[in-house]
Amino acid sequence: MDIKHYMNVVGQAARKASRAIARADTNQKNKALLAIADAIERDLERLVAANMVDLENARQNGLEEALIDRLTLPEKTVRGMAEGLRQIAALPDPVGEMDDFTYRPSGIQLGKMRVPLGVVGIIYEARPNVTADAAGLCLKSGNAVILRGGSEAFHSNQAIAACVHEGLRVADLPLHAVQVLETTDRAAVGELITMSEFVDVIVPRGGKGLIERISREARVPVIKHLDGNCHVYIDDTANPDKAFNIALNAKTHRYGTCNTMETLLVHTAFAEFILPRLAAAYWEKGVELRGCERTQGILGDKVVAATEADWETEYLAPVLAIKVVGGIDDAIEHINHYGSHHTDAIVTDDYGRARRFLREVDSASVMVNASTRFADGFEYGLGAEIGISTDKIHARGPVGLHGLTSQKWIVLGDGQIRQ
Ligand SMILES: NC(=O)C1=CN([C@@H]2O[C@H](COP(=O)(O)OP(=O)(O)OC[C@H]3O[C@@H](n4cnc5c(N)ncnc54)[C@H](OP(=O)(O)O)[C@@H]3O)[C@@H](O)[C@H]2O)C=CC1
Ligand SMILES: N[C@@H](CCC(=O)OP(=O)(O)O)C(=O)O
Repeated sequence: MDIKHYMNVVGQAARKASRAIARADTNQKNKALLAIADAIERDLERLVAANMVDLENARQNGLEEALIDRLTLPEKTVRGMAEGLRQIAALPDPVGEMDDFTYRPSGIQLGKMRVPLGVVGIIYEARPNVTADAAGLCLKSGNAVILRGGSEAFHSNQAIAACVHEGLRVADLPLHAVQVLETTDRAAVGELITMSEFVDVIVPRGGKGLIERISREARVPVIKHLDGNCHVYIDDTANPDKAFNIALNAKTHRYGTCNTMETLLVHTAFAEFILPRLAAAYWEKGVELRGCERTQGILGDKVVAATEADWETEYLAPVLAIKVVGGIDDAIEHINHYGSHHTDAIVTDDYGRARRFLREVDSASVMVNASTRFADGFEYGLGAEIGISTDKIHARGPVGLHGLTSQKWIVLGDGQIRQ
């Protein structure tokens, strides 16, 4: 395949489709979303079978457990995809929303109108449900999208793409509004991130290799959705049961996701009390603990000595780094230094410290007395998510319909001229 030519065709088609999808009315978009959801549920067996092919290949290629977990598309997740699409259909359409109206002294009426971004290019991990979620959110927000999922999920993604196209057809919308690339050649990524005439924004979801390439080559604006080195800080005023439940859930609910806690920070005055109970629960679940000297002193030799690299690592696996800190100042400093600006939580009953943590931790989601696992579009009521933005500009944290739009100024006059 001539990748440059192929991507040129894809880009042109996306640009053309973006105009049609931008002016589609809400009923038409919802009709497509509901038809995609129906097609996904009807084709459940076909989707699971396509996913089996990907899983078989992944196992033969020795893919890591966390990646296999993300790649797996069980019946429950397929139904979840359909449910997510129905939820997106039920959400208010942001396109065309007008607000901030005011009259200027000149007599013009000034306001803002919410509009789609245009063509969105998404490069994401081998997680097939993202294909449906991203397609649904882009569709509802009036954007055309070019989807480049992880190569290990190729068959699953193509099977989902067929359902998406069926829905677009039913609603009489252009099929090129959602294009799932039909190649796993990384040269296509190189084209996608440089074709600024066809693509308005790139959303990269991934790790270090992807970041490096994007930073080096992208000529299209980027909203980074990068790694999650997330923390929970247990303060000495924490309610013990809340601290235990949150720290356990944040690590063990799902190991491979970007909102999973990777480092636990514990106030020095609380460490001896809470760590033994927590460690027993982690070990029971097979989590390896790597700790600072103080942690080792409390928990013994079973804890591996943590190195500088551990504070920086996103394990995406049953491994947890633990550090005993002097208090909230040390905790905030550690998080802002080693974290990835994704999601961090404090467990405390001290109102003032909770407020300080919220203001001073520089992350997309900052939580008080809740698990980092909540940083998710569905959990935040967005229906689904494009991903979790670790960027500061335009959209931060789970990105839904509003994150896929911007606002333009609108001016209503009745003949005014500038004096
Ligand atoms: N913030 C967020 O919303 C999310 C963050 N992540 C983060 O992603 C990381 C793990 O995901 P993982 O699957 O390993 O991510 P990768 O970065 O390995 O892969 C993600 C996507 O990028 C592509 N890619 C990677 N490197 C390059 C390159 N040099 N050139 C072109 N394409 C490239 C992959 O393609 P190919 O298939 O060819 O490898 C894949 O489509 C974790 O750090 C996780 O936290 C993941 C999902 C969401
Ligand atoms: N949506 C996720 C979190 C974000 C996400 O997709 O990240 P990842 O699992 O790293 O691909 C969840 O908690 O289910």
